[in-house]
Amino acid sequence: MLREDLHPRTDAFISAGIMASRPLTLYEKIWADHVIERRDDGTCLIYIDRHLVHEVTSPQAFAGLAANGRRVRRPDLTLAVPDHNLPTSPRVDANGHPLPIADPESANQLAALRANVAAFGVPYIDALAPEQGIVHVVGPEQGFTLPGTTLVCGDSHTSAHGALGALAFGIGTSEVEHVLATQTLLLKQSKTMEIRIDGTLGFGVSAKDVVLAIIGRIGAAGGTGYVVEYTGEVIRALSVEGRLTVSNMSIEGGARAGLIAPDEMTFAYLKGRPMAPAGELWDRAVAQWRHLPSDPGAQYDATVRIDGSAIAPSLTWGTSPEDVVPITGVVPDPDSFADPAKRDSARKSLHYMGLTPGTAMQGVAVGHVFIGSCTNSRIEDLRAAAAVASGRRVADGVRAMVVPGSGLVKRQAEAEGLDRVFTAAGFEWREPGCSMCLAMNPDKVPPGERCASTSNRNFVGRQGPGARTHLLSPAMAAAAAVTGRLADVRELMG
Ligand SMILES: CC(C)[C@H](C(=O)O)[C@@H](O)C(=O)O
Ligand code: SF4
Repeated sequence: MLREDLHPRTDAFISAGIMASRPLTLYEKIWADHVIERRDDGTCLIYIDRHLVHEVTSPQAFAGLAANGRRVRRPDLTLAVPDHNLPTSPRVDANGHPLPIADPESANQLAALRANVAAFGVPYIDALAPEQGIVHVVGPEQGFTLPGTTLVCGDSHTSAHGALGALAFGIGTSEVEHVLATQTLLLKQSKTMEIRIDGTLGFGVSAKDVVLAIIGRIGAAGGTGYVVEYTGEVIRALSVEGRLTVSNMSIEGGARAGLIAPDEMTFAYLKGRPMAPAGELWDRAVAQWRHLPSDPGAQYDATVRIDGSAIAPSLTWGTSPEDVVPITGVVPDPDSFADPAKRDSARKSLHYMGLTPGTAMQGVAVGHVFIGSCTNSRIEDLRAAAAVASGRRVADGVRAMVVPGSGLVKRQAEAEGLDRVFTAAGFEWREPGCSMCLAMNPDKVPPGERCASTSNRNFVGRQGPGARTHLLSPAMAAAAAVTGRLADVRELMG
């Protein structure tokens, strides 16, 4: 299913790279390859290679097309899948008949997506298809996401796909309509930031801890105006799945997109995926992708360096993803922040979170554990959580759920026996979807209750009105489930 228009233009950036008067970054190469027209004010018309669509941000966009009598310009470059509103309870009854969706608003959104893809001829992965899953898990898994492409979705965590070397970012509903109609977007070029993480990760430290450490360091607005490129030994050593976790949360650090240069690991991950190029086209694609990494000496507008060896298993204490402490840390004193606005927001956060300054993070009791979301619901995440859950029991009074990111992840996990590890330990094993990452489906954290969550946002009300969220890694979430408290996974496993 290689898109024929992709490769001729990919040749263009190779010549741009060779003929450029200066070394180029990965971002500059992809950008240069996709500019159709540049206006005097610097605004560019950019070609979009890939468009992912889900039920939340697409209904108005399709309605706009219908109202103007327009069609989808390139259905073959578009892929739709429901994820946010889908319940994660069983989807068919004992006879295999689809079960109705109780919430009328969710049922409407899902029905609208089905009707729209049918009316506009857009490729669609149905709720009952084995490949259904969270849009940001499905894209890479299907090989829809490819290095050197521009990829958009009406969803902020589209940044995830940057892990494969795609320039991927979230867009609003009006832009969704624009891309559906024209396969282009109007954009200004971003500044570039290199986030370099060297060293080696310690025992019990995962990609999630890396990205939490990054956001803790640069702040939730630190990447505003930038496209980030993650580099360094730690990033190179991460699996593609770990890289997806890091790029996923770029937007939580304010960045438009978060790229990682494709390498042999990327190519091995993509080879043989259903929508990736095959045969001779595969060889040509890889030959071109090898030109994508930033040239030696390429200049970034900003550089941040982090010592990966110093990163501990980490988690959030507040209501912004920048509120990060190591698990060995304590709840900070709002007065310790120099910025008056941060002091104020920290006070409000602690009130909402029901925490007092100076309390050790380790030992804070949790009632809920959520292992899932587009940040941490791939097979390696489930393996890491299962390694902790194995032979242990979910603590009394804790509700713990595992929600695979896609049907394929679910099946793979079941083939490896992970589902049995989880259910034997007392975890719920659910159907794929966004689930408890955000309260748009029946999976919610009740008001005032505390949840250890592998998702990416700890905003007020994110997991349900009044819900208190601590973001952490899958291994740390499993450690919280079996101890009933925020716990240092290194002590449990060491
Ligand atoms: C519903 C959707 C538009 C939203 C997003 O843009 O990210 C959601 O996926 C989220 O994670 O908050
Ligand atoms: S899993 Fe969460 S962050 Fe990811 S797309 Fe769904 S709601 Fe957004």
